Amino acid sequence: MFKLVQLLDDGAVRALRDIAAGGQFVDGKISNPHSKVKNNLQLHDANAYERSSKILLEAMVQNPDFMEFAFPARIAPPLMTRYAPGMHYGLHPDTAYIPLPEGQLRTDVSCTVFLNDPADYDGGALHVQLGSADLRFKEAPGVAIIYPSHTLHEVEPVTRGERLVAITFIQSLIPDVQQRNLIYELNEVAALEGLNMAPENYTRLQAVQYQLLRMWRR
Ligand SMILES: O=C(O)CCC(=O)C(=O)O
Ligand SMILES: [Fe+2]
Repeated sequence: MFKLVQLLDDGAVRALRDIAAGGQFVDGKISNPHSKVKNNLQLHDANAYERSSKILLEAMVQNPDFMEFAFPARIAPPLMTRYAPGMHYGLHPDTAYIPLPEGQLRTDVSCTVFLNDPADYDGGALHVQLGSADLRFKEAPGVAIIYPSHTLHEVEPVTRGERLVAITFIQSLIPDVQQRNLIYELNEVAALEGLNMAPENYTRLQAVQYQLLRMWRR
């Protein structure tokens, strides 16, 4: 359901912070004009957006943890956002489809990549509701949290310093979260234990893995 991934090395984090420092940020309502809950800033600078989203996208497609957990069919270009003191993003589910030049992307999986040090700001955790449980993520620079887009989540108000993250949305080859997680778990166990199993049992396990993919992969 939820996965933390070490996505970026220090060099990539530095490069993204430099791009953010030199880029123009505008009111995040530019992409959600009717939102009553969004109160942040987002990068609005074509060149900076292109350079930063390329660094982030490359890191995502080269990261086995990310790929094996999210099964991306498409990844929206990641966007850097910033929260100054007083800013927050109130409780919401992510919209089901977002427009992209190549056509609409269905949001199955959402992702936040933390870019600055959690010690540099107070507040600003990503809070995700899971039934009556509450999960809070405020991670080290370069770490990404991947979570289902339908969950209700918010960015808690920043009360000191600045929160700098990149966000993106993923259309998954396995849209259903339960099916996606079952295949992920099965693949993990097969990868970790397959060579310890009797070969004929591993063959049977592979048959199940392949058939579930045929049934559930879109
Ligand atoms: O900044 C975050 O961690 C999440 C932002 C968010 O929920 C969104 O952009 O939809
Ligand atoms: Fe969101």
